[in-house]
Amino acid sequence: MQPVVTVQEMQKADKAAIELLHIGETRLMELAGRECLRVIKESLKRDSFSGCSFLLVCGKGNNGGDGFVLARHLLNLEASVDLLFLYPESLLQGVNRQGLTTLQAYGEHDAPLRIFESHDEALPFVAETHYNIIIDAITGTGLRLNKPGMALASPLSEGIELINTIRDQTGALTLAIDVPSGLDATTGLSATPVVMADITVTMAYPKRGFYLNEGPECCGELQIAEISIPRFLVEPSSYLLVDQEFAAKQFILREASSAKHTNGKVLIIAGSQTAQSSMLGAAILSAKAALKSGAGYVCLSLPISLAGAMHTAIPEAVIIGRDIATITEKAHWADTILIGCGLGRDQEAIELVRELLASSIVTSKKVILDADALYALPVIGIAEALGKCREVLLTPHYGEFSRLSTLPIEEIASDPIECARNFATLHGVSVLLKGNPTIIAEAEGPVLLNTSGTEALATAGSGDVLSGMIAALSAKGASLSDAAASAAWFHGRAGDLASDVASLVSSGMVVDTIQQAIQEIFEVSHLS
Ligand SMILES: NC(=O)C1=CN([C@@H]2O[C@H](COP(=O)(O)OP(=O)(O)OC[C@H]3O[C@@H](n4cnc5c(N)ncnc54)[C@H](O)[C@@H]3O)[C@@H](O)[C@H]2O)[C@@H](O)CC1
Ligand SMILES: [K+]
Repeated sequence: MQPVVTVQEMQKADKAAIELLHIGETRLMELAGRECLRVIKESLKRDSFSGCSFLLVCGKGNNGGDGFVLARHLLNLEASVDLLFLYPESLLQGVNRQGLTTLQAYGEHDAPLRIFESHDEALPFVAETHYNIIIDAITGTGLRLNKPGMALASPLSEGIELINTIRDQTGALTLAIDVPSGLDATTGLSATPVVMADITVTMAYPKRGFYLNEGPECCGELQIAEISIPRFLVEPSSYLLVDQEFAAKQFILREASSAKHTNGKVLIIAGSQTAQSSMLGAAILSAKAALKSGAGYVCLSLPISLAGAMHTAIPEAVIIGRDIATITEKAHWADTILIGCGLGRDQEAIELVRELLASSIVTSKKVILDADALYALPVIGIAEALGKCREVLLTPHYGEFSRLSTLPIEEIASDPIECARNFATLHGVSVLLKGNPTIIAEAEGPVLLNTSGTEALATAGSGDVLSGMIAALSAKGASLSDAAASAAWFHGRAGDLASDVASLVSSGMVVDTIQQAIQEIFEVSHLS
């Protein structure tokens, strides 16, 4: 899994690469520029840029220094380059000073290069030039914002606005070096204005802020530049990105000599019926998802009057009723117990959750609490309800998490990573906080971020499918949090496979593509 870093962690790694590994700042910057060139070549599908024009807007820090290096490489490949340096030259130091001096020397050799020393000087020339790509090298990890939407002063604001205006007016591809200028790379909060990039070529490791707040919208497509900063310099990682390889490792294959009871036994306590309504669908979706994810045996506790309908929907599932003695007997047998999908919120449902979590037979197993079981927790008292659990995972969306944590939804949305981590640490539980990204946090250790999937998953029953998948993978042997991260990845992928049009996807369609999403791991050679 790829590490995701804060600005502080990245700066520490940069410093260590320079001071401890003696890699040298000039070399790092050279690699940064070369990697941007690689991405540009791939984007334009050409190795030479004769006839192409580029506009680079550079700041006074090392991000601008990366821009100077890139400008040189573009010139070497016969591009025409306009470079706007937003500050007085006297502010440049060290490698950045050298970078500009080299470019100025190119200018003396009739290279197709125009260097502008202010926004006003550049404007008339820029207005009459067609650019293939605009390059944003104004600010990178050095930008600090004191508050969301903080107004940037001139010349930063002028440079950023110029880039956005040309992009809007001409549709020119905008490539941000390392971080879109105006974005805080740790928090994902943006300044006013902020660059809206089509591609962000980020150095060494993706930054935490790319996944939070305005980060995803500003970055566009993310490309990682390999600049020779070894992984051990950012370890232990605070955050890791879930990928297909990790997801695949949590999918444990059946042994040739295995039997149904050795291949993951899932007990699902879900679904409800009152005089006014029925919540059978949630139970059907979670049970189907568990079976499609390879569980050997699925047993469902339901109001027994719903058994007939359930048998028709899922012949493979065993159905038991709602009395606590029958449930605890089955709990003995289960590897993982999932409680909550469509369970209802009346007093009876809350009492059932209380009784289940008071049973040492239940709490000695892997327990997943979803939907209405999460609703019951604050009523019971979170510490009392969870205190006996050996291994428990909570799978809230922001609304459910707000109720559990008593944090406002806006606060959760602005930093779901820290909110989930703090809650997991405080209560000694694992949390899968649904969103984009989905966050998986344990009491200790790195927080996992899952970015697979799209708005295809924003549909009723999606959470029921995910919890059924987690139940299956954990019952087959993965830890609850690893199963959660893996299931989240496969769930996202199943959503992608369900339709080319995300807006048309329903949860039943996602259930039907789970097997395809998992099957893909056997088609990728490095995973097998
Ligand atoms: N340190 C290294 O060894 C490497 C750094 N690299 C590049 O260097 C960048 C980081 O360079 P720097 O640390 O010089 O910073 P930046 O180049 O990101 O520059 C930030 C500039 O904005 C100013 N600034 C910060 N907050 C501001 C605010 N609120 N309002 C107005 N101005 C503000 C700072 O004074 C600084 O001049 C990375 O993003 C990356 O592009 C790469 O070349 C790879 C190696
Ligand atoms: K930038």
